[in-house]
Amino acid sequence: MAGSENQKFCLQEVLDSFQLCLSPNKEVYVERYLAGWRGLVKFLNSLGSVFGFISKDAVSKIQILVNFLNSENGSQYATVQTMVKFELDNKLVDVDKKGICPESGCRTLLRLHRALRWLELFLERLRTSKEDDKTSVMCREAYNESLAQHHPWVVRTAAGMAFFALPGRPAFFEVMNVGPPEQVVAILGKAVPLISEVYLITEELYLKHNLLDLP
Ligand SMILES: CCCCCCCCCCCCC/C=C/[C@@H](O)[C@H](COP(=O)(O)O)NC(=O)CCCCCCCCCCCCCCC
Repeated sequence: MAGSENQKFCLQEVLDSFQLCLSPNKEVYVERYLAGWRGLVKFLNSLGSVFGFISKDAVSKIQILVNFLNSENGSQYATVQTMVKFELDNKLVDVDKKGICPESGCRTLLRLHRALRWLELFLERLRTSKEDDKTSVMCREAYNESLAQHHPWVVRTAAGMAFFALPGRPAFFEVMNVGPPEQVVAILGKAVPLISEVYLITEELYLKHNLLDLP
């Protein structure tokens, strides 16, 4: 996996990772979840340095979770479900306000989880878009409906400016690297429900444990 951020992006690979990240009893494997995110970071990197501040943040969050996976408690981080149980049981989560555990697995994964909702909304717009629809508009709408609510003004402004640099729909489809537009749309038709399922399972788990507002 080392250095994979520099290889060519392929949407199918991301789809495969998110597909493999659900266990038969619908637990979410952290390693596969992160593999999906690595693939997305690869995509973002191929769009240019304007998006560097976004991919940098995603990479640092992926790295925090990789470090947990590689730690002596690594097996407790195998799935999102075991991670939540382990961190809560051992009081490793800042439940009220930032303090002792500012970089817990739970709060770190929550940031990626919120971004996954943005991705779901964005990809659904992309899937149903017409040839001359603007990716920047689709991206902004998806962002405003999801992640923006969790970001301060300065981050929202920087993100809003970056969206203007997004390539148009044809070039965007090209970078996805899965063939002609009909094929992209077909793959998106498989990817969106999958991403949505992973999102919902995590959302319900976090809701059940009152973790959705972790600082
Ligand atoms: C393709 C266009 C990409 C646009 C990406 C839209 C999301 C915009 C996110 C802007 C984040 C700005 C960076 C900073 C974020 C942090 O402040 C903030 C809070 O963290 P903290 O509580 O530790 O402080 N971090 C976050 O919310 C996590 C953001 C993670 C964003 C990952 C985005 C990856 C995008 C991948 C694009 C893939 C496109 C897919 C096409 C097939």
